[in-house]
Amino acid sequence: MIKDNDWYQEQERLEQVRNKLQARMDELEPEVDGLGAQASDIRKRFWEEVTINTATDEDFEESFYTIKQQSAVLAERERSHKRLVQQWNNMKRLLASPYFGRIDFHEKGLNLSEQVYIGVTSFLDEDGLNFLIYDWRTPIASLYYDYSPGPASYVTPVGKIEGTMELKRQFQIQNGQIRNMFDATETIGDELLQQVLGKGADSQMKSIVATIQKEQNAIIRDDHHRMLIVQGSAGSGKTSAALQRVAYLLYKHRQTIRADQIVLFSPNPLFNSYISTVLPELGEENMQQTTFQEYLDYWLGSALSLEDVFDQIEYVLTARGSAGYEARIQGIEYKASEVFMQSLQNYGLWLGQEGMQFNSIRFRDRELITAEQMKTTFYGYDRSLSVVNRIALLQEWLLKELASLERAEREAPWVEEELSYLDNDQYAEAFRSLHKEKELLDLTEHYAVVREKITKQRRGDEGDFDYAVKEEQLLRRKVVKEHFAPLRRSVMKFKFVDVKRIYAQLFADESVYRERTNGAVTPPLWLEMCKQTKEKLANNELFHEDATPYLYVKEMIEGVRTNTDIRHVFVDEGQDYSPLQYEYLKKLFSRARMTVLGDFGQAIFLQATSLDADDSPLLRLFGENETRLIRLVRSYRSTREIVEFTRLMLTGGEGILPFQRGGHKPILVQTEGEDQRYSQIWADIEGLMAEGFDSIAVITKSASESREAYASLRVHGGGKLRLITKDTLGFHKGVVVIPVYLAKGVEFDAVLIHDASPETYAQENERKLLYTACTRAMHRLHLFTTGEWSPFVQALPANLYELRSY
Ligand SMILES: Nc1ncnc2c1ncn2[C@@H]1O[C@H](COP(=O)(O)OP(=O)(O)OP(=O)(O)O)[C@@H](O)[C@H]1O
Repeated sequence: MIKDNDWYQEQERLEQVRNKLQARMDELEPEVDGLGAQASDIRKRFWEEVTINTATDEDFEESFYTIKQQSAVLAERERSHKRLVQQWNNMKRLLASPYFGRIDFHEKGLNLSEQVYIGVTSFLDEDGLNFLIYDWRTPIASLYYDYSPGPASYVTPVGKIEGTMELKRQFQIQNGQIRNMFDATETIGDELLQQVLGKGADSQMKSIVATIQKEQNAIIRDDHHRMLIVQGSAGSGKTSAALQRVAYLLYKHRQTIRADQIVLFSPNPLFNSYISTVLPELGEENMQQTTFQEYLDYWLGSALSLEDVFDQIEYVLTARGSAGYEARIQGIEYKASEVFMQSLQNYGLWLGQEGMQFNSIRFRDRELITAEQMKTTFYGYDRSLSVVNRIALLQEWLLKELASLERAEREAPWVEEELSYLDNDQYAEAFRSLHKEKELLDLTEHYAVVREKITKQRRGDEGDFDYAVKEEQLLRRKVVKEHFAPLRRSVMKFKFVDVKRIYAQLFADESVYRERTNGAVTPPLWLEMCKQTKEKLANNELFHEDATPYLYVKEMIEGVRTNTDIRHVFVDEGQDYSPLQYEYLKKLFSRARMTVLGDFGQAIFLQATSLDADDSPLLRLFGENETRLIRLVRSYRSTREIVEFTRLMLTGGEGILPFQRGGHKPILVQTEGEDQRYSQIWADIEGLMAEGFDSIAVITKSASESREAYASLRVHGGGKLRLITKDTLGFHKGVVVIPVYLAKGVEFDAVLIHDASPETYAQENERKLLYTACTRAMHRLHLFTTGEWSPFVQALPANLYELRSY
């Protein structure tokens, strides 16, 4: 129990700090304005201050230096201005709620204890030495997250500091007033966390700096491993930890890492918008956000039409029973497997010996360089060279060949014809550029130009003995060069490699496939699978499951693209990526560290990778010594009742621990027929809204089920309903209908499962879909059926839910 006197003292200190903040802001304001004005003034008058004089080399040099100097002054002013604005903004953010924690730490060997107040950014007293507020990312602040009162230590760049924590206090401060204050005894944050978690869902994620848990702090501050893997149950704070980790890295390495050197791969564009405010809330710029799909589209999308991951999962979920379904499913699984990845690598070796496919270079309906010539040249190079190196040599050879073919082409009859088609303007242009070219080369020509100017008479080229001949030669050169330019460009872009055929020929009958891949095993429906793949390719289309392997093969031949600027890669929902995709990311971001966060319990795509199984390819990606695995088992999102209900849907889910926040048991609603279902869903939605819940989701298995539910619910009164599709870019509060795979990573106050019957969730891969859908709920969970319950629901003990029938 906190004493009145403590309240009084804390409020008093709070006021002092706020006054100092305000005073500093007032002090800074004119400086901020002044520097801003100066910078914009310099920008406006930039060209007034410099005179460009090119009369002599010296003049030119001088002008050049003036410009350089002037822009250096401008850049410095702009930098100072930016720094000040940031300081000012930081203080403004602190003003309403300067800190959220306090620890009193008695360092061993010293005879006094320090009061450490922790907030979203540091604030120093005027002397510049005394921290009135410590940034939550400072080494000393880690005490707050890692310890309860008692012996404690923290690590600084100069070593470990030991001592005793004498007090740990948490605050809720709003508009400059302490609303709540707790002294923690054991685990930190329970009371504060209770309050935070009890609130409603938001359309945007919030930062969790005030209540980071110890195991999350380990993720945030890990700075030693090349690969950090986090396997955490639904709602255990993986995404939150990832975002605070970004903020931590930006703070700790502020001299060396910029926000745009960090990239986060997220499950879908909706999720991007959901998390986009967390870092700005913490005073940091957002990292880059993308999806793997965007990468694929960027590198392959111009040549082929790619199926996206959502269309793929929609097919998996809705096309069962249709022709070719089983083969396609086997294909999806196989193409995401490590066996296939290995077979691609072996295929690369085979290609080094035989089987390369090239596109001949054609020009005006002629084959200038045939595919056969390329093949012979390619396999004529030293075979100990890698495929990539030999392709580079071939590219060089092709460019040389093109240059000599281009020379020969100048005499071709079509060139002559083309010359006669040149209109006057083109001729005049050619004439001008011809003279320009000559001017540079030819002193006499230079003289002629000057004379032409002085006498104001166009010079007579007639007097020039071979000028007409030269002119024609130059024009021919120009015309042919223009026609050859696209050929050169396409060679530079490796268009001479027929990647499509190279990829397609892998899908031959089993014995051929084995021969080309050093004996890789094939799935039972291999031939059907090959047929499907090749049919797609013939239409210049790619199944989603082929996109990464295709890109992999392409880069195996043309060389790997790398992005060395990126220093940290974050992969959220990491269970949904295949080993090949990880291999690809590792190569692409060759200098980056990786943080992968995911939950195998939510692996709803077929190309899933376990994050923490002993044989997980992820654990091997960077090797044991460079890898750390952290498991999170406590679920913070949902009430205890919801976690107890959902965890038993998973095999082995008993290990998931609920945070002690009580609520209602999930409700199972069984209705007579469809009409009854929709009126009941709508009645429940209205009831929930009346209780004050304003973020409610009706979750379906697929997009087609979403469309159906949306249409029916609108008939039953749901005018304010929104249908979320893969093209929806942002979230708003309200009632939405959404397929589960788009609800990944996000949360709602209340979730209504549209159809929890065995028709929808019965297969093993549907177990995780139902689990993922139900775990989106923070406070309330209702499930509906018009008949039986899904076996995953039936298997749950009856005391975990409430049953209603209509
Ligand atoms: N330490 C914490 N303090 C306050 N809230 C927390 C904390 N950890 C997690 N939460 C809250 O729990 C919810 C779930 O967190 P988050 O989305 O990060 O979990 P997740 O593991 O990524 O979930 P999922 O895998 O289900 O998408 C969020 O509302 C988040 O704010």
